[in-house]
Amino acid sequence: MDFLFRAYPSRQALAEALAAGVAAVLSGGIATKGRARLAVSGGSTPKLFFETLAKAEIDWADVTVTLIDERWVGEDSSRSNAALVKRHLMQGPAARAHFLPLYVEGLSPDDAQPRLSALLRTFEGPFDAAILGMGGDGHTASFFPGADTLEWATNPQCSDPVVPVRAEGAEEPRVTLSLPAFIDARLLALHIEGEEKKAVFDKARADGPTLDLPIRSVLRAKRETPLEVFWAP
Ligand SMILES: O=C1O[C@H](COP(=O)(O)O)[C@@H](O)[C@H](O)[C@H]1O
Repeated sequence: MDFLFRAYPSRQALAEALAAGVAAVLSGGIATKGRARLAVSGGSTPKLFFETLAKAEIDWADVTVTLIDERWVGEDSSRSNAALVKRHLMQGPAARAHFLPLYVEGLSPDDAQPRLSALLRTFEGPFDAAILGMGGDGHTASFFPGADTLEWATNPQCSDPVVPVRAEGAEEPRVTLSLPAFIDARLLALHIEGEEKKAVFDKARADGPTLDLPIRSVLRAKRETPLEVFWAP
């Protein structure tokens, strides 16, 4: 896949550019279809981007937000990606957006997977925007190196939008959107910060087994428009 590498002088500048791009795509989706859908990552990187996007003056009531992946913990946990989104994105104007969580209290990821996949299948068409992150081990979404379901989740033909995941590198069981569930997003962005992640990204661009650095499954997938990589030191 082609990609565009957008480098910014600061994390603030990156957050503003990424938020402006996502807001424009969501507005376009609302204007043409009457609604827009956004999938976001969790972890430590997106807070500033979320806080910037939350201020965008768009028709948030017509937007549904969901997660690229979720750690199997309740929202009272500091590890919950849903809690992060609610605290940093669904505030101010963006509080009117709908949120589709990927965690089901009382069920295991394996037991919740058919229900979550069925919910995601009710989404017609691709996401308007999907924002990926990446860990220092080359994981994106919850495509961890060595994960028990890595081949399932990264298979371009995978028909399950949601896949359960267990991996040594992940602190807890998880669920993740599969590669085909987000790869056709109108705007597909990878948001990474710091020299260490840039070095991992550069390594992932080189030859090597896809599953050793699972971000390669995204870089090697077919798309009509390039992946947009947003990076700041
Ligand atoms: O565990 C996760 O990690 C990745 C990267 O997170 P970061 O803390 O290095 O920014 C994230 O994209 C993913 O959504 C999250 O569940």
